[in-house]
Amino acid sequence: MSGLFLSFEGIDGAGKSTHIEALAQALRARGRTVVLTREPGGTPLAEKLRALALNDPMDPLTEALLMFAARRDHLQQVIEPALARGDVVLCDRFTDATFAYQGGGRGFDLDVLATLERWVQSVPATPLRQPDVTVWFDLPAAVAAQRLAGARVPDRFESQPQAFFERVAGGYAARAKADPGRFLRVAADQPRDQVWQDVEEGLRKRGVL
Ligand SMILES: Nc1ncnc2c1ncn2[C@@H]1O[C@H](COP(=O)(O)OP(=O)(O)OP(=O)(O)O)[C@@H](O)[C@H]1O
Ligand SMILES: Cc1cn([C@H]2C[C@H](O)[C@@H](COP(=O)(O)O)O2)c(=O)[nH]c1=O
Repeated sequence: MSGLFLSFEGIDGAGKSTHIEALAQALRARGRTVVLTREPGGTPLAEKLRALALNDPMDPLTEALLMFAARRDHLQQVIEPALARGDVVLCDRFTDATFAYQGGGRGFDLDVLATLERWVQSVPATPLRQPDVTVWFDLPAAVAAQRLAGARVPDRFESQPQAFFERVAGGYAARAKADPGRFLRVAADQPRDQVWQDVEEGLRKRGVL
């Protein structure tokens, strides 16, 4: 079986975590070996970089570089070996998050991000590793804010104002528009069961389930 790389995207509180585990179970029931992972993170080094990026004050270039440094280690140590074995990789966020948060949210230069993307995602198997499918949980920032209100101690991103998340959502919309074949948009402002049905149906149409 050939490897499959799925990423999950959306603003904080969009509902990714709620559905990733169910999808992992559905894939395992079909005989696939599943690697569940996340960004930033997924390796001991990348988890250290995650803790810095989510908690320590820094300028936008430092933040973008940390995201890509963590991604490079994650690709080398976890994602590429898993895909080479024929596993399914379910990754909670990948590079679209960098374009949405650092590009859309912080206003960082998209051309610089595109250059870093090419450098970091060039691996022996392919000149530009991208997910095969990106499930994008599209949720209005105001709804996400209500869902997360008081839920946990907010990190550097979660404590941003609603306007920041509106720009992040715009960043995701731009990425989806640029690569519509890869993106599976799911309207996340629906009851959980309906969101799950839409995820299942979309992935069935793409031959993943
Ligand atoms: N369809 C839904 N309707 C109402 N609440 C939901 C729905 N889906 C998830 N939630 C709730 O919203 C909150 C955020 O969901 P979840 O943790 O899955 O989001 P997330 O995208 O993984 O967020 P983050 O990126 O910040 O970790 C949780 O309390 C969850 O129970
Ligand atoms: C990969 C990536 C992530 N972020 C931000 C987005 C979230 O606020 C946090 C991760 O937290 P989560 O609860 O695991 O979703 O990091 C980012 O700004 N840029 C990125 O490339």
